[in-house]
Amino acid sequence: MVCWLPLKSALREVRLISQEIWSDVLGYVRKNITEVEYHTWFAPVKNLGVQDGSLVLGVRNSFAQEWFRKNYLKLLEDALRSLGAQNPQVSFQVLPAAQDALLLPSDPPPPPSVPAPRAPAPTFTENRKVLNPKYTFENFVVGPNNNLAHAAALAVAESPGKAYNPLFIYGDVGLGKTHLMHAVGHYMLERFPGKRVEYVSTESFTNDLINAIRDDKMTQFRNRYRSVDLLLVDDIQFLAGKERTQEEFFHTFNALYENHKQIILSSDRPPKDIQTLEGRLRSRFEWGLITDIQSPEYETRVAILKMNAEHNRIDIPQEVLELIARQVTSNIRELEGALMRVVAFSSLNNVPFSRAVAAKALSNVFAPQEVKVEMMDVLRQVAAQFNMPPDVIRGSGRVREVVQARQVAQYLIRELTDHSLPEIGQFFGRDHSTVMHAISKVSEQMGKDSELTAAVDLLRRRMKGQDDEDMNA
Ligand SMILES: Nc1ncnc2c1ncn2[C@@H]1O[C@H](COP(=O)(O)OP(=O)(O)OP(=O)(O)O)[C@@H](O)[C@H]1O
Repeated sequence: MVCWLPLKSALREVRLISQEIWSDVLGYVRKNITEVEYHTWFAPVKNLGVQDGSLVLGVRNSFAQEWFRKNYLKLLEDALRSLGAQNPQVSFQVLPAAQDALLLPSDPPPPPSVPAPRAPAPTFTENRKVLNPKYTFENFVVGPNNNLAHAAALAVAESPGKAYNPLFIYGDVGLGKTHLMHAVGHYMLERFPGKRVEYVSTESFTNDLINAIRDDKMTQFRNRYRSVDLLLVDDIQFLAGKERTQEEFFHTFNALYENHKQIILSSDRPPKDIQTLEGRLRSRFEWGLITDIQSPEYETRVAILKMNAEHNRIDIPQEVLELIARQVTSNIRELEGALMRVVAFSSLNNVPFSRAVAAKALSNVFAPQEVKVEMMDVLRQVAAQFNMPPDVIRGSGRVREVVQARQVAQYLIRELTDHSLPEIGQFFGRDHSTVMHAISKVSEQMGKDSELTAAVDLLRRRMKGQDDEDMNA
């Protein structure tokens, strides 16, 4: 995954937009222009992040800058709108020459009517996938849904070829099977850098085999797969119905197994449910340990979100993570996508994180949820609006601006939550008569001070998630 790196700066916040969001923007653009246009103009563009609610794109020169402004601004805004930005803004910056050079595509795009020359078919070495650096044991949150699979993976990592061979991990999509397999690979390579680890999807294994047969390179193919210390094969259910691949995999399996080399397989179902799998392979898959991963329960989902946010240095309140975890229940990949969506939404609309903002960001994708406003939500929003830390508002400071922010917070909490005056007082370390005074003070000032009235209205709408027009105020 991803890079949202909020760079510290009190007022002018810069966030690098995640690669996934940028890919979504490009996907939208690509559907709406010709391939030639896309390669000419968009392939070299660099996503520089979000600044003050505006997506900043790096372009090659001032001509390109002008061209983008004239021809593609609206398209980019539409793309951002389709991702949830309420009032999308895009700006263009000319990149310094060195950066520009890195971005230029090496070849001009072919004209549309002339088919591009056929690239040579990839060999099996090119097909090989490397381990994802994020997929380590440290980055894996253990919960009741995956603790057996995790323990088995750890045991295998510590005693490869001895503990359980093969280790067969199954479960629905996006639940961490690949992550665990890679974690074993990382662990092994850290301890024994000389060992050979091969991660391959069943599809790549099949393609490698086809290419090897076609190019008469079966010896290399066999050497490659039979000389590894750890073989990780993803989505083994795709062996179903592929007789030649099953045959070859059977021999690969035997060669490794006999040499006490570790094999880990992942699948969306247990071996017994993989149709048209040869009996001899099925029984081999059952020789070791079969373990499953289930959907994570609420606490594990929150923990995964928290870890993700920390990993990407996103400072996001716990209650927002909790709201996301309640919305997305079954798939961790979707859970991570939802977090990125919320980050994108708040960044593009230049509004601080809150549960209302998160609910809005997710409302297009997931069933909308009633958001109950909490005291902490109000405090945070008021703090952002008045540009001071929440603790200062709750503290004992008597500076005029601080007192006003404190009174506004108490006023809005009283209006938007069910908390009693004593409860609100307690939250601020004061008694209920102070809260009563704050409420009447704000009501009175609102009649006279239009700026304050506008600020309170804006905050109220944000809290209720009715802030469409004001998100960018
Ligand atoms: N327990 C976990 N802790 C932290 N992150 C996790 C956990 N489980 C899964 N993830 C993350 O969820 C995403 C999806 O995981 P992964 O690709 O391993 O799923 P999968 O089960 O292999 O899915 P598929 O069947 O689609 O290949 C990854 O980004 C992974 O890091």
